[in-house]
Amino acid sequence: MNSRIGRIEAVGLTKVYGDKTVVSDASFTVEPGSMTGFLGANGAGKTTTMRMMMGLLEPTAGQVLYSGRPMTAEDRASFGYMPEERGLYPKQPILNQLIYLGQLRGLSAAEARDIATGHLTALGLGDRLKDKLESLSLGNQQRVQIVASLLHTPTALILDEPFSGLDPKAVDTMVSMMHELMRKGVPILFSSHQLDLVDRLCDRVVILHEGQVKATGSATELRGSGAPRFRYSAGADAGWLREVPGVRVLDVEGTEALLEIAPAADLESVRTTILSEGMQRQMHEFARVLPTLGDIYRGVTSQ
Ligand SMILES: Nc1ncnc2c1ncn2[C@@H]1O[C@H](COP(=O)(O)OP(=O)(O)OP(=O)(O)O)[C@@H](O)[C@H]1O
Repeated sequence: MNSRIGRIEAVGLTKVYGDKTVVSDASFTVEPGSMTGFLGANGAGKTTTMRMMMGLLEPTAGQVLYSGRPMTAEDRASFGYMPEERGLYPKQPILNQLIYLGQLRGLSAAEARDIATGHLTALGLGDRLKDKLESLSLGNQQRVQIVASLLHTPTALILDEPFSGLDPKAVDTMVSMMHELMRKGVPILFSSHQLDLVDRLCDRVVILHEGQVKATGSATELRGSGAPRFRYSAGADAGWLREVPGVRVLDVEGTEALLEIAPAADLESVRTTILSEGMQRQMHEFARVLPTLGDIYRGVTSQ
């Protein structure tokens, strides 16, 4: 792993505008070689947090650490960042501006040209190198933004909604580029509203709600948290489950049910009750189901 790669830590990040606190005491980590999904509704504070992490916005309180010490401008200079407001020049030919950006990040013009051409070609824009950015469709402009953030083999990636507007093929290419960087140990944080994509890609998640971190950790830890859920199916009506103390039936349809066992109840004794009662009601299945990321997201953001 590149020795300049490190763990990113947001510690108590807070941003106040006037009397409005838009990010409040947000703490989480982005681990080297992991992909962390940053989730939250519109206005939850994701962009504000990412801008503070990139040093573009002064936090009202809190700090950002890199490898355990305060993150510096020099650390950030080698990060790949895709801002929400994008920020390339509409009237410039795309390859030229990528070469220029690459040079700003310390590449020679020839290196920047090679890398940019390679990435643009991989993203299906090999025949558009001399076109002005504004002549491209929005999704293709987005592809050029991706190349801009990956030009200099970044030591970390902080991407604000990198997948928005991309077609499935471009999503796949972007994902494989991100995986390649992950394998090199690069920490990656990206925001998204696409829960299914975050569920598929991320080993870690941060959920922000009204400026506060409501859940953070590995996807496995989060799935294991909360009330345990079970699926029940039988040859006879499943409505009786509603009467079992400690059980909350989430959904029942004839002979099938989805239920939760209350955290305060004794899991083993409730399970034993259901199993023994179920045996007398032609039970086919009584199995634990892990919540999806969507279930977790809805759970923590509806509190
Ligand atoms: N300069 C500012 N002055 C006052 N309020 C601001 C400023 N910038 C952002 N905000 C407010 O901060 C809140 C968080 O905005 P932010 O853009 O960080 O949210 P977000 O989670 O990225 O949303 P989205 O998913 O819509 O991009 C919003 O209510 C926004 O209006």
